[in-house]
Amino acid sequence: MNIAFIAHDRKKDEMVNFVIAYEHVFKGHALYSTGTTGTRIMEQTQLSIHRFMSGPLGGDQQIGALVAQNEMDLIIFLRDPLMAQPHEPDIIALLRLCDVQGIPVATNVATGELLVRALQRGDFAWRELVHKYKPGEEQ
Ligand SMILES: O=C(CO)COP(=O)(O)O
Repeated sequence: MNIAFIAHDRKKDEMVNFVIAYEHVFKGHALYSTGTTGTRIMEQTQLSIHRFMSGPLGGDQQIGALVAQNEMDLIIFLRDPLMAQPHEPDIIALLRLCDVQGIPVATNVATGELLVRALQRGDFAWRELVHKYKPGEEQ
């Protein structure tokens, strides 16, 4: 599965702790992140993560581009609900695209844990079919 991690600054510690707790699950998947979030996670885990640009510089949009192509399977996006972000339009656009494509996205750790347990159980196996049979592509 293709999994993305994104966390705003005051949520980065929470994200790192969350990923450490489920590192054994995440290590079997292709991992992506915005710039600083990925750096923080890689500093404190053994995981290898493809890092896009930092959020305010376009990282959310880069992940959004993969969502638009239905290539992202699960997103953990720990937003800061108490602080305005300069790139708020990018954040809204990413969440909108998740709804367009029906991509599971957790915006807090409680939901994140539910999704990771579902991932462990194999509940997202149907996404392999999405990758295999892209509409408009020859089989
Ligand atoms: O701003 C972000 C998401 O909107 C996160 O970006 P960074 O991971 O680069 O801090």
